[in-house]
Amino acid sequence: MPKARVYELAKELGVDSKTVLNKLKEMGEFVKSASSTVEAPVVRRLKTAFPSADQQESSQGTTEKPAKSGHTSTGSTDAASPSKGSAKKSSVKPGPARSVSQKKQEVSAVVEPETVQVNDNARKPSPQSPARTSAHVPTGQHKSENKAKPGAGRPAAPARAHNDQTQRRQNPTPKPATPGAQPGSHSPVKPGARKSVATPRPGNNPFSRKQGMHAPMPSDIPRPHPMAKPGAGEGRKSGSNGNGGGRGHFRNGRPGQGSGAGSSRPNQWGHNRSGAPAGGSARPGQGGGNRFGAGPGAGAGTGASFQNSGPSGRGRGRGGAAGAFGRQGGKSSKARKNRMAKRQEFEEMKAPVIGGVRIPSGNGQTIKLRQGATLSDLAEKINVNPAALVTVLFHLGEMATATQSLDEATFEILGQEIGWNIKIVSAEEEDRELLQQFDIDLDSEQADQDESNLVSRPPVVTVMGHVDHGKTRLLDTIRQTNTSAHEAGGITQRIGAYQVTVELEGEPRKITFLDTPGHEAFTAMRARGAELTDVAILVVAADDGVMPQTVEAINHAKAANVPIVVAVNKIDVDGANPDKVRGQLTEFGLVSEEYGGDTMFVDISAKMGTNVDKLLEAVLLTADADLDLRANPKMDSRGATVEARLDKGRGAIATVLVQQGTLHVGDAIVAGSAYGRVRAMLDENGTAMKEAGPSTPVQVLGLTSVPTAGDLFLVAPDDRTARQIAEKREATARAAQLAKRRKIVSLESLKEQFAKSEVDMLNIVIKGESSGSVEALEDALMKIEVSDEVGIQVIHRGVGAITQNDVNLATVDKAVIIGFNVRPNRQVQELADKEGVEIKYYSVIYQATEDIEAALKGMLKPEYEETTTSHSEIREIFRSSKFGNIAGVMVQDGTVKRGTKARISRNGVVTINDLEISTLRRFKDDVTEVSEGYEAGINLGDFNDIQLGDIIETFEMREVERK
Ligand SMILES: Nc1nc2c(ncn2[C@@H]2O[C@H](COP(=O)(O)OP(=O)(O)OP(=O)(O)O)[C@@H](O)[C@H]2O)c(=O)[nH]1
Repeated sequence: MPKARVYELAKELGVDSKTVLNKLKEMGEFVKSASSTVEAPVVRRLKTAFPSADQQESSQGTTEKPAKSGHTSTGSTDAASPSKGSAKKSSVKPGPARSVSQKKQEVSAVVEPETVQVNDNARKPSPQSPARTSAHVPTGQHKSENKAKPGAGRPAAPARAHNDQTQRRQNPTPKPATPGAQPGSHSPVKPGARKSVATPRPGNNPFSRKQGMHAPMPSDIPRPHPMAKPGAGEGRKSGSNGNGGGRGHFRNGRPGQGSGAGSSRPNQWGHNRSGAPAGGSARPGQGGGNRFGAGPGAGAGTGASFQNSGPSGRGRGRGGAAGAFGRQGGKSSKARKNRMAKRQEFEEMKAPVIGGVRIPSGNGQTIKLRQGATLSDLAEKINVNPAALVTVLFHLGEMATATQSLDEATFEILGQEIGWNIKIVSAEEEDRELLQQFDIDLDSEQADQDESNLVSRPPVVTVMGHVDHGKTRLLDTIRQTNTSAHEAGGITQRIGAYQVTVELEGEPRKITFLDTPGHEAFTAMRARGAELTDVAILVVAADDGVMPQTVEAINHAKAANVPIVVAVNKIDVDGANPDKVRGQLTEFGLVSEEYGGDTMFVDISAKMGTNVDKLLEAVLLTADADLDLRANPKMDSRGATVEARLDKGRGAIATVLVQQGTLHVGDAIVAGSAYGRVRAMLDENGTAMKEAGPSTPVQVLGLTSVPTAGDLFLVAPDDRTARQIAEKREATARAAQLAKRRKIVSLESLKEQFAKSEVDMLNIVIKGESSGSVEALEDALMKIEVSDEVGIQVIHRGVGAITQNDVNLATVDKAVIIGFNVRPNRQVQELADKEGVEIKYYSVIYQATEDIEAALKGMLKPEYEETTTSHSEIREIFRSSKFGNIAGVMVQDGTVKRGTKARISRNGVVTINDLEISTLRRFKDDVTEVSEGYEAGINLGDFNDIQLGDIIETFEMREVERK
C-alpha cells in the first residue's frame, strides 16, 4: 500500500492539510509539506488524534475559518442559511451534493497536483453561478445522496460546471462546495471523501462545439487572444480541462491527461483538446486560468491548478481575482474595452478551438490554393498564424512543417476542420484566375466565339516516334531542308515550329509542324497547358518495328486525345516489313484502314522522299475528318511559346504558335512571365512578317526576358497590363518553384535522410541555349535512377550564358553547373575556379546524362563485403599472467595479420565474432603476419575462452565496386 500523503490524510480526515501538518508537528513528527508522505503507524496515530470523519464533518462545518477560502462556510452553515452568499443567484437545479469531507477538501488550501480536485473552485465563488443552489444542499443531504448514488456527480455536471466557473472568480463570499465537482476520475476511490468523487460526464464538454454545454459568454472572452499570446489562452484551456480529458481520449489518444497533474506548459496550444490539465498550476494567478477554468465541467482534476491560480490573485486584467468581467481585477481600468474590441473578441471566441488554437472559421467559404501549397500559404490567405495550422494538423494526426507542401487530401481534411473549403487549383486554373483580374477571360472567349468569325486554320502536327526511326529526316524531307546535319550528335534537340504548304486535291493547304525531340517535349508542353498538337505523326521504322518509345508516344497522343497518322518509315531498307508494323500496332488500338480500322497508315521513306506527299494528305484528311479546325483571326492573339532563346544581338527570341486571333507587330504581349511589345516577327526562314494568323508559328522579338517552352502567350490591351500580368505570374511561378523544390526534399524525406547521411543529392544548375533544350535535359536528368541513396536535384535552370549568379548559387548549394551549348565569360569562369565550382559543358543530351549517371554512381558510398583471410587451428594454449591465454596455432590457410578482425568457431559453430588479433608472435618475436603452414602465437586481447581445436578465422571488410 502506498504511503499516505498529508493532503490525502487531510481529506480523509476532513480537515485542511495545514491542520494535519500542525497536528503532526504536535505529535513530534516532522513533516515538511502537504505532499509529504507519512508512515502507516503515524497515520494510525494521527487518525486517533482526530475525531472520526463524520464527527469531523459536522464540526468542521462550523469551525472552518472563512478566511481559508470562499467556501469555508460549508456544511451546516449552508444548511442553516441556504440563502447566504451564492444562494442569492443560485439556480434551483438540484444536483447530488458532495459529501462534507468533499467540501472540506475544496476548502482546503493545499492541494497536490495529483489530487485531481476542484478545491480552487470552492475558493473562487462568483455571484453569477446559476447552479449554486445545488451546492447549498445541506450537508447531511449531500452525504446521504452520495452514499445512495456513488456516481452522483454526473447529473450535476452542468450545475457543477457553473459553480466552478463562478467560484473561480474569487468572490470572497463564502460558498458551499460544488456538488460533484471532484470527478477525480484518475484516482482510485478512496475512503471517506473520495467516495463522492464523480467522473466527468462524457457528453458535457463545455467547449465542444457540438455539445453546447457552455454557450460562449462575453465573459469567456480570452484576453489577450491566445493566437497572439498563447499564455492568455490558458483560461479557456482550464475551462475545458474538466472534460478535456474526454476529448483527449478521442482526439489524441492521451486519456487521463485531462485529469492528470499540471502540465509544465499549460499555455501551449493544443492542451484543450488533448485534455491536458489547466495552466493554472504552472502559471499561477494568470487571469485567464481562473476565468475560463470556471467553465462548466471544469472540475475534472485540475484542482491543483486552480488552487494555485486562484488565491494568488495576480491575474492579469480580467483574470485572477477579477470579477465576472474582470473589472475588479488588478488592471481593471486597462481591461475595459470598447465595444468593438469586445465584439471582436467575442467573434474570436466563437472561432473553433482546435488542438488548443483558435482558428477563425471560414464558414464554408472556398479558398483556392495552388498545387504544392504549404500551411504558410494557407495561413497567409486566411490570416492566421501558420504555427496554429501546424498545431491543428498535428491534432488531426498529420505532422507537417509550415513550409512543407501538402497534398490535396490533407488540405481537404484540414479545411473541413477549420471551416474552409480548400480547393487546390492547377497552375492553369490559377493563371486563368489571374487573367480574370485583368478582365481577360479565356474560357468565355472560347465559349462565346461567334461562328461567323471562325475561319479554318491549318492543323498543327507533332512528329513522334522511337529514337532513330526517322523523325528529323521526315521533317527535313517535308521542308526540303536538312536540319539534322547541323545538329550536334545528330539528335534533335531544339524545339522549332515550321509551316509547309502542300497541295490537296489541287488546293494549297498549310500544315504547321512542331519539330520536337520526341514525345517528351510534347508532354512537357502539355504539362504547361499548351495543347498545341492537332494531329500526331507516329514514325515507326519498318525495319525495327514497334519499340518502347513508340508505345510511349501512342500513349501520350491518346492521353491528349490527338488523332494519330502512322508513317511506316524506311521502307527502302532491306528487311523492312510494313505489315509487321501494322500488325504490331493493332495491339495498341491503331488499326489501319485496310484492316478495317480508322487509322491511316502510310508507308514512306523519309530518306528517299517516297510517299511523303501521301503522308501529308493523310494528315489533312485525318484533320478534316476528326477535327473542327477553326479559329477567330479577328481577336487579340492567344497562343503558346514553342521555343525561346536568348540571342546575343537581338535579345529574347520566342517562337510562338498563334492559336487564336492575329498577332501584329507592335502588340503588347505577355508570354509566361516575359512581356514586351512585338518589335519584329520572323517566319522560320527569317523573313520579316507583319502579322501572323491562327496556327502560324512565328519568331517574336521584343520580349524583355526569355519565356519557357509551353508558356501561354497573349496580347494584352496595353503595355502596362502586359507587365502586370507578367509580374504576377513571375511571383506565382517563384512561389511554385519554391514549393516544388521543397517538395522534392520533403516528399521522400530526402533532407532527413541526407542529414543522416543516408542519401546524397547531386545538386545541379542547368544553363542552356534555349528553353527547349534546358527542359529536355532536365527531364532526361531527372529520369536517371541509380539507387535510393543518391538523387538529383535541379536547383536552378535557365537560358543563356553561365553567370556569376549561377556560380554563386552553385557555391552555396554545392552544385555542379551544366552548360548546355553555353559558356561562362572569363570572369565567371575564374570565379568558378576560385570557388571550386565544377562547370561541365555538353552539346549532346545523352553525354550529359551518361556523365551525371557516372557521377551519381561515384557518390554512392562504397559497398563492403567480408573476405576471410585465414583459418588457424588452436593446438596449444599458453597461459600467461600478463597476457591471458595465448593460442598456439597452426595457420591452415591464408595469412594471419595482426590487427585483423577474428572470430572463433568451435566444432563448426561460431562462438564469438568481433575479436581482434591483438598480438601475433612467432616464437618470441612479435610479427605483423604469419602465413599458411606456420605456427604462431595469437592473443585475442581480453578474450580468453579458447579451447584446443578451436578455429580462429580472420577476416577483413573489403570495398567492392558498385555494379
Ligand atoms: N534508309 C533510310 N534511312 C532513314 C530513313 N529515315 C531516316 N533514316 C536514317 O535514320 C537515321 C535516324 O534518322 P533521324 O531522322 O535522325 O531519326 P530521329 O527519329 O529524328 O532520331 P532522334 O532525333 O534521335 O530522335 C538517320 O541516319 C537517317 O538518315 C529512311 O526512310 N530510309
